[in-house]
Amino acid sequence: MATAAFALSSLRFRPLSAAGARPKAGSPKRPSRPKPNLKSRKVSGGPPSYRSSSGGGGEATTYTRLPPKGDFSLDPSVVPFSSATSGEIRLRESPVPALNSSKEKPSDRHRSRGYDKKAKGSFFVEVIEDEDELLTFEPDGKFSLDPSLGFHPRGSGEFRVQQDIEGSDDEFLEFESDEDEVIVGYGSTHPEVEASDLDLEFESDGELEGYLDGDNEFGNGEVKEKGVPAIMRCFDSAKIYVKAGNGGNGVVAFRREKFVPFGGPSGGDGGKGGDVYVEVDGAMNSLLPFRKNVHFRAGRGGHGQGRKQAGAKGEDVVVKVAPGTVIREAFKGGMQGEVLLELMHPGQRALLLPGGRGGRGNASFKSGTNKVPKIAENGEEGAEMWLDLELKLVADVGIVGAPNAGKSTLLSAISAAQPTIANYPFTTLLPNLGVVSLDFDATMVVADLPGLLEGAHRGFGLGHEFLRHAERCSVLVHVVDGSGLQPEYEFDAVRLELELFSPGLAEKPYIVVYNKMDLPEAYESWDSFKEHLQARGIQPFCSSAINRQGTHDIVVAAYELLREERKSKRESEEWTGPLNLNHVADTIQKQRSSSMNEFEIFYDSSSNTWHVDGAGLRRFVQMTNWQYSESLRRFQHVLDACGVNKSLIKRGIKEGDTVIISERAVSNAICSLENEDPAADTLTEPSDYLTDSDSWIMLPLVQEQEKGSKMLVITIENPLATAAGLAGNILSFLVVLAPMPTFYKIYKKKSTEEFGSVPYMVGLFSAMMWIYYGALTMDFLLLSINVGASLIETAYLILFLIYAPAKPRAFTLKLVSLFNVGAYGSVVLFTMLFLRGGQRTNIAGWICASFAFSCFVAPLSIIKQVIRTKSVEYMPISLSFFLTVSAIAWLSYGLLLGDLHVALPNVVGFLFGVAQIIIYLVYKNAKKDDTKTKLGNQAAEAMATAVTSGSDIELPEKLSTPQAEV
Ligand SMILES: Nc1nc2c(ncn2[C@@H]2O[C@H](COP(=O)(O)OP(=O)(O)OP(=O)(O)O)[C@@H](O)[C@H]2O)c(=O)[nH]1
Ligand SMILES: [Mg+2]
Repeated sequence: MATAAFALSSLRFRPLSAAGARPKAGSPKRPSRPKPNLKSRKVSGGPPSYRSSSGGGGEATTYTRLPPKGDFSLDPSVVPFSSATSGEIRLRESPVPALNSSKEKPSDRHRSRGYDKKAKGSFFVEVIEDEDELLTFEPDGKFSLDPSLGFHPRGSGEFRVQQDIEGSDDEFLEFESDEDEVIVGYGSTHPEVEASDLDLEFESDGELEGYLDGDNEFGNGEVKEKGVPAIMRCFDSAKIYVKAGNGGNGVVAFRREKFVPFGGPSGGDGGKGGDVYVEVDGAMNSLLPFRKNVHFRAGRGGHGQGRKQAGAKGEDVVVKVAPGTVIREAFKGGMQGEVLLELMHPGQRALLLPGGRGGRGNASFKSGTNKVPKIAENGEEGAEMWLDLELKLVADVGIVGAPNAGKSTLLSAISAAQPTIANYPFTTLLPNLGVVSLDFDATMVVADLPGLLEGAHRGFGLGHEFLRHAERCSVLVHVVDGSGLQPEYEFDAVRLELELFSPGLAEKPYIVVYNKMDLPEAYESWDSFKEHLQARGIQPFCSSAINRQGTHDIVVAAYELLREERKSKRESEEWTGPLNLNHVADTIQKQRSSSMNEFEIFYDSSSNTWHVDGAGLRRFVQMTNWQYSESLRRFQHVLDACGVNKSLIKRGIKEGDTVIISERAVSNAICSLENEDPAADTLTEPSDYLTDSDSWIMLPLVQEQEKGSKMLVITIENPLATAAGLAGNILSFLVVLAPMPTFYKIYKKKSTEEFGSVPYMVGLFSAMMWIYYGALTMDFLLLSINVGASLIETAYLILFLIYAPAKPRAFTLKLVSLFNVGAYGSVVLFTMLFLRGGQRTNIAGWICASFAFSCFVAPLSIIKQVIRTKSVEYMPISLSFFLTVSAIAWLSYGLLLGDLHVALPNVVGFLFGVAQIIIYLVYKNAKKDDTKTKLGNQAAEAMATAVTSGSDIELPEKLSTPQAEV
């Protein structure tokens, strides 16, 4: 060792551009990395000592970034340290004597490792990592050489490491640290790269050529963690995927039992998906287990079953992490995700992702209007996430310092910990923890952190890997190697690194320990060191850790600082409220319960596509099971109810445009706006709705109602119904015109005589009601006849009002305002305000129907009259006939369209009409009753209000058939 060849990294590596200043991001125009001509051979000699003893102090191994021991070995006698020359603060050089010349003959060992004299430089270390990255020294990497270190190249101070390729018979090692990591190295089986394995050739231009990790931090200041073996990266950081379980699907089932043939819907709900928890496991001290186990998926909920059996809840998954783990959302778009959780204490448990809700089975969809629902929901999808885990040690006191300062030795002296101690830098790769007890109740956890190098804040040395651990410590113990060349400078350099990494780190309370006092050189410079620090107000401690001298004072001082720190922390923490560990799950739940009314609409004019997106809608689409035909109707209804249709129409959607509801469900919720519904009623198979790629076509958005499948243009779809409706129109219109002669008479006589106005008032009311219903159902044929009828009835009423005497006129006005204005207005208002969609149509329909019923029942008095008088003299048989025929027309129209509101009252109308005709035929030839019981107006009027589906008419007695006889 003492004769070790020239040390590579005693040359201060830093970008040329930053020469003379602190290393800064340079302008690393890195040439393309040449592929080193490596002939990889596996050595049967077995793996080297590469251990992952987390907590117990890892062992050094061969890897590129870290300068070998020789880095720090310069013989002060040969290379007088002169920081003044360099103007830089440097980390110390170890007292181990080093050779300063490239002329140094390689030792036998060198040769046995393939040192090739002819090829003047041989240095090979490469780490092949997970990402298959080959880390080599870049041939053209230029690095400055600090002249202060005794290198005096002939040229500009640049140098080049020549790589030996062909001539190399080097012993070649390949060993695997883990499953997917291969570390390949040339040289010693000792984990450490011997300085002697390196040789440098200085060329006239003074450039050092070498293969160095091309993307490394020297060049561009960019920090990359790839130069570090995976075990070190995985020790305290991990990336994992978590997914909560999907909810189970609901099911459609009906109860069929021996004595219960139609037992109703009995499909059970799906079970809830499993949750994802994160729990702190006190027994864990690293994140290494996540190396092999990256995916965590909770179980999905069981599907619902018949007999209303709900599915089982999915199995939860618990991700166990070490105390001190910080959980963030994974990097997204180059941005570090926000911190979700900081889990410090063993036993802490957080619900991270809640499982998806189970889909409802058809039993849950049963309602008053739908007693046999054939619809069930899918289970809700569980949330998923990529997470970055980072472990920050939870130690009270962190021991920091340059490599080889004696930090591990100090920890072993003050605690029962047994970290690896050796006389080379970076012995400690993974932090070691030890518990120091001053007293029974006065204990503290002390962490021995890996050595810090200049540039550590940019990732040099072990840099980032461990500086962040120091962040968690309340107090720092800064160990300075007293045997170093310039302990003060070493001290300053480390302080500066801490500060550069994070100002908060430098503000932490710390004590300075001047170590290795047993060595004469340390002893000698103690006084100057002490004075130097005292001048700055720092009181350093001195110790000989190896002899356990002076360590007690250090412990006491550190504990004192810790106590103060804890006290102030407790005070400041009092202000912070209790932590809600489940806030991530809460946020997700909140998103889930977001209303479907909140959505955004984007229009893509190039493809005439409307995108409707909102959290609530997305969830709804995802949970809709398109297999069931009723889902379509429900979907329609929801779009209508939450205002999507309205907004789209308002934004100017056109026929033929495509609407995509919820991006995520593009494949199953594409609707295209069609003005004509291609008979949704006839589409019952899901395949009818779904075209290629499961996309939907034909969702008629303009329709509002459930019975919306009938559109204005229904005629095209159902010719028979249209024919019936047209016949009904004509017949009803004739019937409405029937009172014409009466009014002609009134007009002639300028007197209403004994006629009453009630039939016309009732007729108008009825027509208006049907207009309302026709408008709701977009039934053109209903609208046409009733608009016509109401106009004529109004005309009748106006005539009546003109010629009626004062009393009947006032009575008529009263009636009109009571019924046609008051009652009608309230029906319309009520249904508009309190009812929606299908319900509104339904109620309006039944009001119309029941009104029509009562009108049909009215002519009973005429029948009674005929039977009583055994005379058909006053029976308006032609009117009865027309009424019957038009009832038949409207009955068939209603049946053909499946509109019971229209059909049912006409059944009654038809039956009474037939009854009247039969009675007429029976009594036609009976003897005339001479008593001539005059049919009162009431009877005739009642008769006249018989309402066909669309129109009602009335006819005063004398205008009908018997007229001739009068
Ligand atoms: N003489 C003397 N040697 C010491 C003392 N403390 C540590 N050493 C030696 O210094 C060398 C480095 O000690 P470590 O404890 O491994 O140093 P470290 O700071 O942990 O080094 P890294 O982990 O590599 O950063 C070992 O050979 C120790 O025996 C001391 O008080 N006196
Ligand atoms: Mg150590």
